[in-house]
Amino acid sequence: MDHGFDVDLAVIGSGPGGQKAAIMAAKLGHRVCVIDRLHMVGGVCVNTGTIPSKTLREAVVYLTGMQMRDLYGASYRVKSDITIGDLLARLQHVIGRETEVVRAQLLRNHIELIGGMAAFTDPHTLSVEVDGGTQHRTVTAAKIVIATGTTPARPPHIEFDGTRILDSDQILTLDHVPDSLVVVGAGVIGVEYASIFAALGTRVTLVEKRPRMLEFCDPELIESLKFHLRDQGMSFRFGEEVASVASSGHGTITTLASGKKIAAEVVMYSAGRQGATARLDLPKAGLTADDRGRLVVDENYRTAVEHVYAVGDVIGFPALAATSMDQGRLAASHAFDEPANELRDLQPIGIYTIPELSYCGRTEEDLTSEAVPFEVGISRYRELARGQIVGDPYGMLKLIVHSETRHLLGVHVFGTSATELVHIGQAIMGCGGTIDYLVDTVLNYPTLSEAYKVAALDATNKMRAVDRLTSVIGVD
Ligand SMILES: Cc1cc2nc3c(=O)[nH]c(=O)nc-3n(C[C@H](O)[C@H](O)[C@H](O)COP(=O)(O)OP(=O)(O)OC[C@H]3O[C@@H](n4cnc5c(N)ncnc54)[C@H](O)[C@@H]3O)c2cc1C
Ligand SMILES: NC(=O)c1ccc[n+]([C@@H]2O[C@H](COP(=O)([O-])OP(=O)(O)OC[C@H]3O[C@@H](n4cnc5c(N)ncnc54)[C@H](O)[C@@H]3O)[C@@H](O)[C@H]2O)c1
Repeated sequence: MDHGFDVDLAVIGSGPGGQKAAIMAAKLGHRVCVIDRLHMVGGVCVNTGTIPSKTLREAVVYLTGMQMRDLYGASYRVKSDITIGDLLARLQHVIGRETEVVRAQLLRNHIELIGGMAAFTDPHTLSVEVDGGTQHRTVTAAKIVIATGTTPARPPHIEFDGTRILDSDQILTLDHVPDSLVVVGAGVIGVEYASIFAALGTRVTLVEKRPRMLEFCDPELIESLKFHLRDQGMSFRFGEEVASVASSGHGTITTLASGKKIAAEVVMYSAGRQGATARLDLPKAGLTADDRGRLVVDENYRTAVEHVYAVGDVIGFPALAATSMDQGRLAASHAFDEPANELRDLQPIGIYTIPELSYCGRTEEDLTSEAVPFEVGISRYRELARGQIVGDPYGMLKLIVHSETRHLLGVHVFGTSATELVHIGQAIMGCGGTIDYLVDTVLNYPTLSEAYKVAALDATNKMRAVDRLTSVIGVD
């Protein structure tokens, strides 16, 4: 590498994308630094996003005892009066441990962690406002990876006060569990937090301007989710936009464009996120961001400036921790001429609502619009021995199978362990497998994985019935 620079690679941001870019470059023998504020080591992922929300969910599922109510009755609780302290204790423990893991991984790969916020002063030079803001440090780098992630989008006409009107980062600073909550925006963040608070007994109203929530998911699974959320007292306002939110010490009033008013103790905005590029002084590097703060990259995660890469949420869709990690690894591989394969198209989506859902591959709607003939096989957890044992009578797994080639085209799971189970279907699809693999394979019993076998047999039975009648009736 060019030894005229302080480091071979400077990474801005220590979230999943930045970490893996840095480690890949270090493994290739390069001098690397990662720049982030020290209280944000691990990124949005560890500190305000994925890990806190998933830990909160786990704490709520455990403490409410809700997953055991099918077995022990509707009044079953592990703890009757759940306080924010009960929830935060677990949150702080997990965040602390995860931060240590990230720091240790950077250290053992000899990556320097510089605490502060970076901005470009020229295309190869970063000025770091060292934590606290009194000192600046300059770092020159041959290559730079921007992995600065996102911050919650805040509509300018809404007065966020951090106690009554919050964004989805601030929800983690609540000092008590609210009696009532309006969630604005039914994207993944909104629906996950709405379901967590509903499980805690908060009366939640979910407002979404689109006619449906989570439109990219299988509608049957979303119907099941909505049924459960309604059962926990949640109200939905779809096709409605928020016009204003007013608050006082007594509570909030959310006024919708349709004229309806909703009273609630707290309002949480989860109406999208904005690329964190405003503080980077991008023009000094010869770069510009779009109107949502995001950067455009090519297939190798390279920006318009040849030695500057961008990965993770700052480049937009799919904006997931798992994809961000691989993007980081691939960007560093490209930057240092290490051969690497592109990511496969088959990526799973996991939505950690209570209950959770997950899918991989095609949906019935997609295939119908493309006139691809398919059959569906369904397994319901209530008919699986493991479903009874874990007390999940509502879970289901749906397989979508090509009716002619018998290839598995999609897998959709709702209920306990959906986000884990989906990977079996992903592996079969990734290897170009057919439904016959599942029919001919013995799976452990009693397990939830058995759902694959049951759903495969269901699809096979339906396809056989069609074949038989087709030949009897003489249909082409
Ligand atoms: C509430 C919530 C729940 C989520 N749940 C999931 C989930 O269940 N599964 C999933 O896959 N994904 C989930 N995500 C998305 C996931 O967190 C992101 O995809 C992932 O964190 C993006 O990683 P990243 O590398 O882009 O960096 P980020 O994790 O976004 O971190 C970026 C870092 O860059 C730093 N930074 C910004 N500007 C500068 C600067 N100028 N100088 C130095 N440092 C800077 C920030 O301080 C931050 O630490 C969730 C997100 C949120 C908000
Ligand atoms: N489990 C996971 O994988 C997971 C979990 C959380 C977040 N994430 C990631 O974080 C990203 C951001 O999530 P998000 O939910 O904030 O954003 P989003 O953009 O997906 O959803 C925002 C929603 O708010 C709605 N909305 C916007 N303005 C509104 C208004 N004024 N009134 C009513 N509705 C309004 C939009 O129509 C949209 O449906 C996602 O793209 C996702 O990749 C992933």
